[in-house]
Amino acid sequence: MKKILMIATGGTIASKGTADGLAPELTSQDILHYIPSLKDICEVETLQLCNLDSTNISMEHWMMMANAIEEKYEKYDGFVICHGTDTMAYTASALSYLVQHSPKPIVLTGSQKPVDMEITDARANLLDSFIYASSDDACGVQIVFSGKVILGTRARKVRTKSFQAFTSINYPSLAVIQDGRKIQYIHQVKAATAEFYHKMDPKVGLLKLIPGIDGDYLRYFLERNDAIIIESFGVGGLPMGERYHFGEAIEWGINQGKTIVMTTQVPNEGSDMTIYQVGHHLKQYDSVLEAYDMTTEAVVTKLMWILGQTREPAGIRRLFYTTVAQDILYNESR
Ligand SMILES: NC(=O)C[C@H](N)C(=O)O
Repeated sequence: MKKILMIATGGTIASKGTADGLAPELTSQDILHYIPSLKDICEVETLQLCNLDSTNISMEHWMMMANAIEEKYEKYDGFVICHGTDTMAYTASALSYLVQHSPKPIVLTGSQKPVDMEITDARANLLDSFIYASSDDACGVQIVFSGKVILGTRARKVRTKSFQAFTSINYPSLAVIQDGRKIQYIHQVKAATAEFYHKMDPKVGLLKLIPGIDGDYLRYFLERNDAIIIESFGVGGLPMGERYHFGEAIEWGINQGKTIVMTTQVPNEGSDMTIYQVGHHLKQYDSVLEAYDMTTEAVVTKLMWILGQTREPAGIRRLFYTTVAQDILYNESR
């Protein structure tokens, strides 16, 4: 029987009703009481890392999760992390960069309703997660939620309330779990050993464009960060012309050694800055990168990881366009 470590961090799955609304109060052991049939699937030990609504999760918690996995890596066959859904896609992406090529599965799950409610998705999500984490061909970081197994770098929360909360962006689901049976669509190649990283840079910002916005916003963001991601419109571009003065802000940022990444606020199919004049002119700058088919969650956490490793523009560019955990498959070199 496989030995799995359940790492509890909070979220709705661990929440109880309080006078001020739902708050995580149940421990990992409390949660396990609700799934007695787990004993037929695998052997489970637990680690309570924190008990937070995932709105309160930040880089320090990603480091804690990665460090806990590294410390316990030899002792267990896989890991199931219980986490709030709100920032789960960020955590799944962050762990995909902090723990690369893991031959053992790292599964994130949670729920839209607390585990102690009569009608809840928590128990099914937990059982599915342990089934997946115990399967022989599972490896790397993924979210298991509402019967779908979604690669960590491709996950996005798309529903605030209903059970089908997550989707896979620009990449198929790895597997589905139906009535306790796993159907694997994509077989990942297992590496021999995991590679752990211990440094990230939190000074990464995200600017979402709205019609009429001007370059002062970009300048303000650039002054306060080492890297800025601009979520532009459609396949990508920046408002052009005197009154917007985005060009000045971009050149100021580049001269200050900042990294700028263009992406899109459209969820599917990604960016391609070469298509329109509003984007094409940005291709002249080596320090302006493009997210292509990556999720914004993956871009944010990949930049944090990259800037923890290097400050050298050519190195940043090379790492950004290097595919990690299938995060970017469409780019200019292909
Ligand atoms: N469904 C959930 O888990 C939402 C909760 N606010 C959290 O992210 O912790």
